Amino acid sequence: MISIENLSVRYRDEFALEQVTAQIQKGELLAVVGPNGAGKSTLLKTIMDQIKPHTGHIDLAQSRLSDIAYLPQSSQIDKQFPITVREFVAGGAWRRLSFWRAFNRKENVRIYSALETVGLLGMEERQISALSGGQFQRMLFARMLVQDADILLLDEPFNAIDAQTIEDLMKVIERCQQAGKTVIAVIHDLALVQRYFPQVMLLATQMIAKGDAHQVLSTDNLIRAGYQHLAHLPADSTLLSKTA
Ligand SMILES: Nc1ncnc2c1ncn2[C@@H]1O[C@H](COP(=O)(O)OP(=O)(O)OP(=O)(O)O)[C@@H](O)[C@H]1O
Repeated sequence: MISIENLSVRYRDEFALEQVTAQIQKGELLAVVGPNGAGKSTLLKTIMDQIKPHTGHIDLAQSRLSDIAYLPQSSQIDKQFPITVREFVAGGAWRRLSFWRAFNRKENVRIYSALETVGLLGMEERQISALSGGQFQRMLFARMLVQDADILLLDEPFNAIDAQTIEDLMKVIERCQQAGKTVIAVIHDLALVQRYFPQVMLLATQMIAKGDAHQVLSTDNLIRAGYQHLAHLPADSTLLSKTA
């Protein structure tokens, strides 16, 4: 379980998160949603201990930081770096390796199996700069699979990605959850959240709501979170698909 207690995070004098409290159960498939600047990425970075809280804390229970895999926004990765798909995906194994324990057969099997799962088998010797947006995202997922962590943090994994890739990668996420992993994903597209995510955390610097998707994503909650364009709609969450 991840226990977030009264968490506040600030950059200089501006709060990005304010007094957020939430419990995330082991094995949860959770979408983190909220308008621009709501503190979603900050929450993931704080869970990963990249950012220190101003007040409050996050308790990972039995898990350690090494049990967390983080899939950053793809815009944060240098796509021109001269490295092949196989080399990039192999990077997911680094925690298990050392100078003395180099790659063995088992790690190679893991890499090729991950490439197969995301549909990139046959592309392993390609430079990452030659991949399409969808292929690049598949490669990020393959590296995350190789890491084989218990907690997966995904920051906008489906931004500017085609529908087929989203569907394929959602299957990968669902399989991870069925294997007992905890999945926490920042997602902008509320229709996508409604379709795939049973649990939702709605943030607007403060916690607006967390729980079952259909309850959290009520028009009322969304307006409270600052989705102003919903203000003229009746309180009917089926209208959500129009917000994407
Ligand atoms: N490194 C930083 N220095 C200063 N302010 C920051 C920094 N990172 C984020 N912020 C600010 O903190 C607030 C929350 O940012 P964050 O990136 O966590 O929001 P978000 O919900 O992920 O936004 P988006 O949906 O636009 O990606 C924003 O006002 C942002 O401008």
